[in-house]
Amino acid sequence: MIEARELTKTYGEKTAVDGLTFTVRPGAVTGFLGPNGAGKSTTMRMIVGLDRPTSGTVTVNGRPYADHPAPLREIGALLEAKAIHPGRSAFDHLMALAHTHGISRHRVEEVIEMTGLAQVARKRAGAFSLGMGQRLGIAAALLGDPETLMLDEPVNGLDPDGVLWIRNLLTGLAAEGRTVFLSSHLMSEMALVADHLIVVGRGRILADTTVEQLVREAGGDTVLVATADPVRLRSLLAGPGVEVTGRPGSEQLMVTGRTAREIGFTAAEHGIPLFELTKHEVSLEEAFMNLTHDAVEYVASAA
Ligand SMILES: Nc1ncnc2c1ncn2[C@@H]1O[C@H](COP(=O)(O)OP(=O)(O)OP(=O)(O)O)[C@@H](O)[C@H]1O
Repeated sequence: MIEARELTKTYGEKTAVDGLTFTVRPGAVTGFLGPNGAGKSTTMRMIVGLDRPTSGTVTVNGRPYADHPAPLREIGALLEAKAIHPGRSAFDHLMALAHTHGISRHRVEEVIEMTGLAQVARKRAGAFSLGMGQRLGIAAALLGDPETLMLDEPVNGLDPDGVLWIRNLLTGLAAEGRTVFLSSHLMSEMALVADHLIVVGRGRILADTTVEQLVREAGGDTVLVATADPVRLRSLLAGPGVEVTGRPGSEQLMVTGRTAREIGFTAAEHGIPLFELTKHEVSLEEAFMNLTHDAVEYVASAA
């Protein structure tokens, strides 16, 4: 569990993180989304004590990171690509980390197996591909068998196999009851793995919600109807929670609060011909762009 309360970080004039309050709960994958420069990495660094908050607090499993006697057993983090001695093997790197935390060789072998590194564990880490390097970073994060796992942009630069592997690993860890928190600026990737989303822009929370809710709020449950009798269909569909819009004289109606199926049945029951009945899909990327539009730091201007 990660709990941030009014978490704030300023660098001189720049407010990178601006009063964030959120809770990342166990048993789920929580996505941390936002455009470039939104403050995701800064927030993650404060969670693991690499940066000190200007004000506010953040705790991991109930205590500030630095107050845990064995932090690696509480939270495993993959932040920017780890500095690994290029001449050292993956096995030696993990063993060195394990030694400093009283973790057994058996656990090192276990995480090597879990992350699919068994074939290359004795090779020089300097010769690792980006994907192998990511796997090694994740192996290090898992070493202490932590209850909470935090990954900054874990799928960056990975091939489809690697992306699928991370997705399955993370959903599996959440299903075991662990807290999984991961950042990305890719909404579509996040939608496949995250149960819950925290969206930030310019250091502030823009949404703390589920994927379904985000899409619904962006207009994802609208149905477009074209009919020979819009006036009658409109009055038949009316009811609590239903909104029907359409220009006067137009055959087209936009309906929220009724499914395409319900609209089709209602029209058929009353003998009203329909020319079109389409669920209006709002892509997650679109929902994300709508939400973060005003919070994008650097907007490309037309040349
Ligand atoms: N050490 C620093 N000194 C000054 N400004 C910083 C520092 N670290 C971050 N910032 C600024 O704080 C803001 C938030 O940066 P941060 O890296 O946390 O964003 P992010 O959401 O992780 O972005 P990205 O998706 O690009 O990684 C940015 O405007 C950045 O330039």
